[in-house]
Amino acid sequence: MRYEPVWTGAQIHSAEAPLLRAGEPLMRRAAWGLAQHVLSLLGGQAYGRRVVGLIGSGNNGGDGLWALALLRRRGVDARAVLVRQRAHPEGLAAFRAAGGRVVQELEADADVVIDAILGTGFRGEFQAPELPDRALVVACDLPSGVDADTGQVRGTAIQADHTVTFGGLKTGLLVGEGGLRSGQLHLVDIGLGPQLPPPDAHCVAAGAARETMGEVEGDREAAHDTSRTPMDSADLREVSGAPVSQAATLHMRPPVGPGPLLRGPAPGAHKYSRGTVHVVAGSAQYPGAAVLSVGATVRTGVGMVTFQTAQQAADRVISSFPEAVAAAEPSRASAVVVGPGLGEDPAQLLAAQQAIRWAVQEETPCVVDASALALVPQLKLSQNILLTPHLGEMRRLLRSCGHPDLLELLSTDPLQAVRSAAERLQATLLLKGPTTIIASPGGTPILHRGSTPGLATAGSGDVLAGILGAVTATQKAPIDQLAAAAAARHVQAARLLDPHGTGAFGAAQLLEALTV
Ligand SMILES: NC(=O)C1=CN([C@@H]2O[C@H](COP(=O)(O)OP(=O)(O)OC[C@H]3O[C@@H](n4cnc5c(N)ncnc54)[C@H](O)[C@@H]3O)[C@@H](O)[C@H]2O)[C@@H](O)CC1
Ligand SMILES: Nc1ncnc2c1ncn2[C@@H]1O[C@H](COP(=O)(O)OP(=O)(O)O)[C@@H](O)[C@H]1O
Ligand SMILES: [K+]
Repeated sequence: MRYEPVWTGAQIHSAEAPLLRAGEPLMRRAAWGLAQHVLSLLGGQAYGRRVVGLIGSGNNGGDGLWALALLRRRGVDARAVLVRQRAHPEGLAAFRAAGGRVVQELEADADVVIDAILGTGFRGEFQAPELPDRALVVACDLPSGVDADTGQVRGTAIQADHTVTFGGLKTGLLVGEGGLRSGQLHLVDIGLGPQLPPPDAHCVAAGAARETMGEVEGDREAAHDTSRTPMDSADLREVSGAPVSQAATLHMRPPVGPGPLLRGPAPGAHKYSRGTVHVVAGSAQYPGAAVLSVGATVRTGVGMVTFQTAQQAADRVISSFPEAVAAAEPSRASAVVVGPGLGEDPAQLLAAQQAIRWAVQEETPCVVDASALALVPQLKLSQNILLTPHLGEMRRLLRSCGHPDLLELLSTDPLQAVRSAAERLQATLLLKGPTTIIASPGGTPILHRGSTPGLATAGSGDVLAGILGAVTATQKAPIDQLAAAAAARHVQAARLLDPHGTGAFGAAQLLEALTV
């Protein structure tokens, strides 16, 4: 599993400043990267294809204009709609000199629309224009109307199919509404390297624990493989008049250290050395939750699973997973999972409470999910306690734990809200949703954008809880990284099951996909 660093727009902006003062041609590097990606989205058939840029008044518009100038040189029918009175003067001159046409309106027959209205300089509110249905929408740096620091959309924002972003991934491309607006992400390294501060967050870059699916496409290979490169530095020199060498155009950053890889059992393993997970799940009302969370733990792979459930659910667990063992307490557990499907069953809630206390005392990883989250205000927590709310549960948790001041932040800046909540609760948090946000007290948060909305189905959180239990019981790494690896495993199962994203599956099928 690979992590990509993520910065706020403000951090990227500050990193650019000294390089710009030193005369580094950052904008032209950005434009070159954008033009490259547009060309590859056109499938190499550039000649005569229509690419229209929506151009704003700032440097984002400047990037768009330089990119259009480069595309024009490649035979693209490049047009620009200047949506403000002002446009970046040098960019506009380069675009005109390359033979680009300024038009008044966005035509319906564009093949690609480049959204270069607003980037990291977006302030206040924005109303996004309507875009033609058939065009592929490529956002320059970030979709206009998305706040680069937080992902917040004030007003409306452009819905991009792809975003080509410069210098580093921005938080706003991954969290909140920005995470839903940005489409497929492409990162162009413009050489900010040493200027960049410690990141705001890390993002799980490869989609899965087994490295099968890419989430963020970097430009590293393209830079080393010039045969794949449809443009070269001569293009850039031609439109900019400045000698910018290929090497200078794409600076490579060393990859961020790897996250944990999920290791299989050691050759000399025995069932106790592999790890035991104790699951407190299910009730008469929700027997299926016990089956799903126990099943996910078994299928992810552990030495033994013990479980506590309501009498009415126990037979179902055993008939589906005969290897699981009923037990009245965690005793030898190397991880504990509490909460799925407990409902309001008082005996189960009491068992959950005792199991959490045991885990705090024994410093054992403990996943606290669903109805068990209501127990949190009465408990002393620790970093090895992993709280896994969805958004509604997160709101309730903040209220019940006396942090209603974080509720508004949760909607405007979810990453900051989760980070603060982890700090205040002194526990690790995993907020579920389209982008999973994981934060430990004092740590750098980890983001995982699953792009698998089919997971929004009853019981899929129970499956995640079981995976989390098995991963924390069997692997050695900080708990936030293990939580990210488990979330990636969950998403990977969904992708294997549903490669076309139809959403036509239920939580029980995820269990089958876990062993593939
Ligand atoms: N600093 C640089 O030289 C570099 C910047 N880059 C690009 O520049 C962008 C940032 O450029 P800027 O700082 O000029 O900012 P933007 O181009 O994102 O936007 C600023 C302009 O939009 C206007 N504006 C802001 N909010 C608005 C709103 N709500 N409604 C209407 N107009 C609004 C501002 O008045 C200003 O004219 C980045 O996103 C990136 O695309 C890249 O070229 C790399 C180098
Ligand atoms: N739109 C979405 N895109 C991707 N993943 C999602 C989306 N909505 C929910 N998920 C994931 O689906 C799971 C749902 O968990 P949860 O809400 O606890 O369901 P349940 O309680 O029914 O089991 C979580 O892992 C969450 O991250
Ligand atoms: K933009």
